Amino acid sequence: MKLLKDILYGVGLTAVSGSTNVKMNKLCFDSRNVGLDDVFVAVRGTLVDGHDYIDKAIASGAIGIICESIPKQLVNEVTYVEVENGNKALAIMASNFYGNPSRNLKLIGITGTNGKTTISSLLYQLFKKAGFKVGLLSTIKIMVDDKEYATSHTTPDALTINKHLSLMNEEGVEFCFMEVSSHGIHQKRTEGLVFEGAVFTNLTHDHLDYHKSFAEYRDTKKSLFDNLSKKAFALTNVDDKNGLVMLQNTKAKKYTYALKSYADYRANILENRFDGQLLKIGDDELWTKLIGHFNAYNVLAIYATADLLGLEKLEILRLLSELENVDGRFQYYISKEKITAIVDYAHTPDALKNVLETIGTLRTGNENVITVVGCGGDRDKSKRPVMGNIASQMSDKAIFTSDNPRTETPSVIIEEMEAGVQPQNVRKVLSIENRKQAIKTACQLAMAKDIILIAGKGHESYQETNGKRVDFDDFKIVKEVLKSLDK
Ligand SMILES: CC(=O)N[C@H]1[C@@H](OP(=O)(O)OP(=O)(O)OC[C@H]2O[C@@H](n3ccc(=O)[nH]c3=O)[C@H](O)[C@@H]2O)O[C@H](CO)[C@@H](O)[C@@H]1O[C@H](C)C(=O)N[C@@H](C)C(=O)N[C@H](CCC(=O)O)C(=O)O
Ligand SMILES: Nc1ncnc2c1ncn2[C@@H]1O[C@H](COP(=O)(O)OP(=O)(O)OP(=O)(O)O)[C@@H](O)[C@H]1O
Ligand SMILES: N[C@H](CCC[C@H](N)C(=O)O)C(=O)O
Ligand SMILES: [Mg+2]
Repeated sequence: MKLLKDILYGVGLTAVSGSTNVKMNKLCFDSRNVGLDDVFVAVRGTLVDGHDYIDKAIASGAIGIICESIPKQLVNEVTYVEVENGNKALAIMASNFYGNPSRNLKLIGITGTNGKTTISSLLYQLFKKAGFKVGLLSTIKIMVDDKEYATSHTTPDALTINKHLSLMNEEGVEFCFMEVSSHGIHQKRTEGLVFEGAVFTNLTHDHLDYHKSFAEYRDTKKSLFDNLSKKAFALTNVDDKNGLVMLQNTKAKKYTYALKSYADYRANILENRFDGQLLKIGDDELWTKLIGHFNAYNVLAIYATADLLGLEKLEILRLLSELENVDGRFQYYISKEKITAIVDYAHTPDALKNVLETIGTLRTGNENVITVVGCGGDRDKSKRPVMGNIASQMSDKAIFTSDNPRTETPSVIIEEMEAGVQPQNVRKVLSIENRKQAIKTACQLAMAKDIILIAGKGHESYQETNGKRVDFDDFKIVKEVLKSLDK
């Protein structure tokens, strides 16, 4: 059993009522999970205020309450600790509770609008192939070396992060690659973690429902770099116009990568094909199975990170050439009738544009491109017309459909996408609310050599409507439909 005072180290208390020298069981931030002798941290959320659940937590057995203002009515035998910020206190206490596990391995944070899952998952694979014990915290899954755990967030809450980092310590993991989302930073889920390095991919339109402005979104990402120690490295993409901004106030050692600008790590694309691309990195050539201009950036970021972590350059190149693409990222199937279906997690305007541009460069003749795409409910609405415009402008046919409507009305989301379509492209657009039906229609419309892009859901195995998730897998569905259409 731990004492409450043991996990308060570094928290910065503004007031205390009662003794902190009390035995505690576990740490909680949700009153619904509180049991006997637990410590409850009240967090001001986006929907409700955790302070309103203090009484409930005590009724369920809480021995300690961490809050931003101590309630007027106190309960005997309960210790109240006042802190400036509940989220920040939660993260530091979570780290203390699990023995500050990030200090016992090399933790690398990857941030940016797009490319985090690709880079972190491939670094995990590369370091595994190099013979290390490795950890991964990603949108798709959490890996504690070979053990897989499900995840609900790109960057989970502080308790989940530290719990898994501590499992990594037990397993002897040396390197952990983790995605750091802007929500994660803003809600201080990563506070108190010690990073060996941080990588910036790019910054484009997303989450402008949550962050007040693009500048706030940018500065949230930047704070990951601002908080690095001088022993850490900060690696940034200087072809992105916000790349150098990330380095402005960091104490860490600064490194850059780019395809177009002067940088510490540079690459050129020599050849681009459907089954991969040939890159020149420094003086060496590398054949990678990952295709598309954007993946050249991802591969270069992986190369630079592995180099900064001390792997030998030629070994990095050899291992990089063996890596397979990540699930749901440009994952393709070619039917007997020679129709190509590509499933890609492009759920932002920039990602959609990049994937369609890549498909454009791979076209050999006058084959048609049919895009099936939707936009998530309860997420940034301003992306919708922009994505509608990109899909209709850059495809021969675009089918607008649903992508996790959540609590919104699917037809309204689709109408918002339609609003972005330019008059000359209106005839190219079809709207079919049911995603399975939309995929079927795309397959029926496709002729030999045509390319179907199904964007937005990538690896996701569900469709979420009103809090309910039903099984749904773009890749499985399109493969089944195309097989059923084979003559
Ligand atoms: C908008 C958002 O990010 N919300 C996250 C946030 O919840 P919240 O602030 O809405 O919480 P709330 O419901 O207002 O509750 C406030 C507090 O009261 C507590 N409470 C609430 C009810 C109760 O009965 N008792 C109680 O104690 C809650 O546990 C919480 O501590 O804190 C929760 C706990 O950490 C998260 O699970 C939740 O993620 C929601 C489910 C979510 O969908 N988040 C997405 C947008 C997200 O974080 N995405 C990013 C990736 C984005 C990207 O880069 O692409 C991610 O890292 O996954
Ligand atoms: N470096 C990149 N630049 C621009 N677009 C990219 C890049 N890498 C991947 N993409 C596109 O973005 C999509 C999502 O990629 P990935 O899952 O790696 O991003 P992410 O940053 O993890 O996203 P999320 O915020 O959902 O966690 C891909 O399917 C691809 O279309
Ligand atoms: N991490 C992103 C994923 C979006 C994926 C898309 N399929 C959706 O549901 O909107 C988010 O939470 O905004
Ligand atoms: Mg991700």
